[in-house]
Amino acid sequence: MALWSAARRSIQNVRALIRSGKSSALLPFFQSYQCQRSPRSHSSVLGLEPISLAEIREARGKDLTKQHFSGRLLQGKLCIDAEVREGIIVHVVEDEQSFRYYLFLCNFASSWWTEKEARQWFPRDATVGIRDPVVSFAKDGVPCIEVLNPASLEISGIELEGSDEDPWKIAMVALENHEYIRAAHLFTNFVHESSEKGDRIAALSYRSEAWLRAGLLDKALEDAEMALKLQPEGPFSSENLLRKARALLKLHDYRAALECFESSGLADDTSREMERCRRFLEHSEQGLFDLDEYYLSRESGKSTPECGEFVGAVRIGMSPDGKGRGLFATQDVKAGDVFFFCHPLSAMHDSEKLPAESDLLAQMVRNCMASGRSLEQLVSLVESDEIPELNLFKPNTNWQQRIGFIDIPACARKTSIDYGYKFERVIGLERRREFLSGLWILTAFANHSCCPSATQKAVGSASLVRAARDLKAGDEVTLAYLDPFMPWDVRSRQTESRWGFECACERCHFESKLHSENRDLVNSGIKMEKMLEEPSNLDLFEVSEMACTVEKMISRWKGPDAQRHKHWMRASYYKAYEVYLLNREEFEKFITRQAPPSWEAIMEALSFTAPGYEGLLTLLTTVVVSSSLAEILREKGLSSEYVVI
Ligand SMILES: C[S@@+](CC[C@H](N)C(=O)[O-])C[C@H]1O[C@@H](n2cnc3c(N)ncnc32)[C@H](O)[C@@H]1O
Repeated sequence: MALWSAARRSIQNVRALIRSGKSSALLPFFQSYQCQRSPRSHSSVLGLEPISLAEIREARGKDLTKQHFSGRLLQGKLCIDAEVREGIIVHVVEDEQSFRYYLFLCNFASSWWTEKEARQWFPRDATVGIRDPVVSFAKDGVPCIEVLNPASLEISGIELEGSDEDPWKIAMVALENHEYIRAAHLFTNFVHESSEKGDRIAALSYRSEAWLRAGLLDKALEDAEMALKLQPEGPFSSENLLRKARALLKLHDYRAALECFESSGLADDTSREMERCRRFLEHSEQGLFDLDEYYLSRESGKSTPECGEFVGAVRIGMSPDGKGRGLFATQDVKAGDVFFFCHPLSAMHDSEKLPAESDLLAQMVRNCMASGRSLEQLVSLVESDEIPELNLFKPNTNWQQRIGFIDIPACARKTSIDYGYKFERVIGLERRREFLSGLWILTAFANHSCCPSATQKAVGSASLVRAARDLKAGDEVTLAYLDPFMPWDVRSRQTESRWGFECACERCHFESKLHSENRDLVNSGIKMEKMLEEPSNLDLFEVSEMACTVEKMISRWKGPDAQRHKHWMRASYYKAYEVYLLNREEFEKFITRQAPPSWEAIMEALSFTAPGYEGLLTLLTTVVVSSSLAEILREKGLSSEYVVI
């Protein structure tokens, strides 16, 4: 949410600047500027009724409040180089009647851009269409258009005026100078206007290259395909096949990408890319990814092997117990079997701290603009009543395009709280930390359980979801959203405050009932967590006494479910057991009640409750480090990283 509030504050700052009458600070933009213009029609905004600035001014009357012209299209031309002020990209647009207005681009995708990036993405001389304009007015009556959704601004071309230079040469120079968006739109003029087929093909080919370099994959693919349709063989066709292959590879259609690489006839120049493509295709078809190779490369400092996407024995369905949609096994699986691995819509690593949510949101928006499939996936997550087609997530598969125009930042914001994941890994004996957060859409369909059936692992930036237990076809695939080794009321307060739900898992059913009958237990749990949060208040003896209290209570339990209930309770009060066991020699002589069991019994309880949970592996390291096994590992020259795996 941080970026959003920052952006909002920035908008307010700009507004305050305008209201305070200091908008002259923005006035240098209004240099005299003459041009003849003929804004082109806007492909994806056809059907919207055009609106002129004169009409907007008239509609305003004396009303200074913000007005929303829904269903209307405002056209004009960007007539300055973009400036970035307090997180807002500021432009000036001139319309057909030579009226000028401010344009404030204040959305996630652009708010942290440098001026260079802003100029790259919103180049001077671009003709633009702004859908559903939201207009406010400066004190001096200058209209200010706010663009919160990057998809509501469409660039349709570049109008070059007063230049004697060859426009084709200008486009090629822009491409060479890394001004990809500008170059693409300059080539658009030739795509639309060339009467010669050869010239159109050349323009489409170079435009495809410009889109590809800008990371706009769908557009790059579309242009390469159009050029190939016009000319399947001959000049440009090899390069277009290569562009198509590169775009398809990034869009996770490995099979089609490999075919294009192979038929491009440029195998020698692209052998490494082809090799990567083959590897990903193998992952996507067989679901096999060598984790050893992944971890060993990390240890040896080699570059980490990447993985393709894979979707195996899993489907999205409706959960029967009111949790909404969830993931389900489509066949019997064994513990450790891979359900899927998927790439993030947005993810960031940091070795110091959790990455800023604002950066993640910006990345989400950009990726949705680059790939319609990513956008469809995001929307399928937001539309909580729908069960999306699994094909949308499967690599090498066709999917159905449904979405036209959508408020991408609003979708991104909506998902980031409910669906985002944060990983924190503690590595090695020196307990180095690594943070990774992001949004993995297929993973986000998995519901939470405090005794989960699956486990999620970050492999590079991919999310790898595996069965944590043997499962039957139809069983739900659940993950632990939070540390499952905490008392029930601490867990339930977290699910409530962070995601707004009351956990419906069987362990919570059992423990909530137990706690409602036993207020002392609730108070002990809360006290323990508080003490652990604030180490200066930590009374080791009091905490370890809690383990004795729990042990005494559960020792009376009998019956068929007694063992699993005991496991759950030991897992809930794990931290108390840990304090006791780490200080056993000191405490043993004072214990008057039931003494807690050994490490092995506690570890058994943890692996029964949340097998394969990432944090469990870290705990195991702690145990290993505090036991003689650490000595053995050290003698053999192995780090505890091997145990963490
Ligand atoms: C990451 S989403 C999971 C997919 C979600 N069920 C859907 O239909 O989009 C998290 C949301 O699912 C629901 N949920 C997940 N686990 C749950 C649980 N154990 N008990 C109750 N609701 C749960 C909550 O509404 C939560 O905010």
